[in-house]
Amino acid sequence: MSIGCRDLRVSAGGREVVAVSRLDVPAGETLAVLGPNGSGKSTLLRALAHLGGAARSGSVLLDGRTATTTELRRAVAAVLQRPVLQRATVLDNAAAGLRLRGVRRGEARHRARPWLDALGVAQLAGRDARTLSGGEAQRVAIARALAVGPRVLLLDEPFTGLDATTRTDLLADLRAALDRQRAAVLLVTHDREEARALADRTALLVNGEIRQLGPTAEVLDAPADQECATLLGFTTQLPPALTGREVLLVARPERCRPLAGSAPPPPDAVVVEGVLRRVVPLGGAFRLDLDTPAGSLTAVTTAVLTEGPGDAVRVAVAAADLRACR
Ligand SMILES: Nc1ncnc2c1ncn2[C@@H]1O[C@H](COP(=O)(O)OP(=O)(O)OP(=O)(O)O)[C@@H](O)[C@H]1O
Repeated sequence: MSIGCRDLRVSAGGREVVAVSRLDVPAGETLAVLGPNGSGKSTLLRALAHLGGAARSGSVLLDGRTATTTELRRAVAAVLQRPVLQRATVLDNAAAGLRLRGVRRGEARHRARPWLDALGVAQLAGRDARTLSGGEAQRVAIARALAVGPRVLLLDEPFTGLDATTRTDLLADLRAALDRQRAAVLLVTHDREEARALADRTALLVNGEIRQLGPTAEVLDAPADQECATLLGFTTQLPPALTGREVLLVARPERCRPLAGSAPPPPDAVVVEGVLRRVVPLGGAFRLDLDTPAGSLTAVTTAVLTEGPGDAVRVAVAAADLRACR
């Protein structure tokens, strides 16, 4: 089953925080919604599930038809930030979604158990759920959502607060679990690597609007505008005044090379001159902050510079590492 929306607008605190004219996630696809803090990701996800009390207009679609709240309750399972587990065993919590849908207790437990296994927490089945660590609770909440065999799965930052190893393991477990279902999945995240690992397509949400949408690898590598560039880590930004080009050029700071002395730049590189403001050691690399006539510029290099703060520095960025933005 697909989920989508048309002209979905949500207001909170007296202003519009989400305005999405059109979004469609087909069955079997995972769409990541990537955006900075406060861009409206959680609000969009809740609005798609008709959750929460915010003022909402427009329509949510299931299989292309406007869906009622009752239809959404039946089709959609959501894992929200900081999931709440009941005062019960882990197995009963994993079975809770099925119980809500009218499945008998024994049957619900029977169907939930393989999902605890798939999420790597089967050994905790008999534990009181309130004694779990954050990462364990997160896994149980995901198992609870997957156990109902949802046709639409909404995940709101399911990896927040997990240590790096747990996060990597859970990403792999979730990827494998999603591959077993044909659900339409919407994953809210502010982490590019999560999007890369899980999502077929990625939407960039800035100020409540979808600025860019496409296959994940393409979107992550080709920001459409300056805010998308910042969100995607293209934080070295060269305005036309600095390069003489007609458009804003952006690059990842680690792709910018300081040029030693009078060394010639690579043939197709764009070269920018500036005054070194500071050098920050970053464990094996250095972050260089430069002042240029068109504002500040950041580069990251592993080279040890002979120049210091106040010195003139030239930075070269190869054409292949530059992206043109609106
Ligand atoms: N009940 C509310 N009252 C007032 N403002 C609200 C309310 N709910 C959300 N907002 C505002 O709406 C905007 C979007 O919030 P939302 O939680 O959707 O952002 P987000 O992209 O999920 O952020 P984060 O990455 O920090 O979780 C924020 O500016 C937030 O302060």
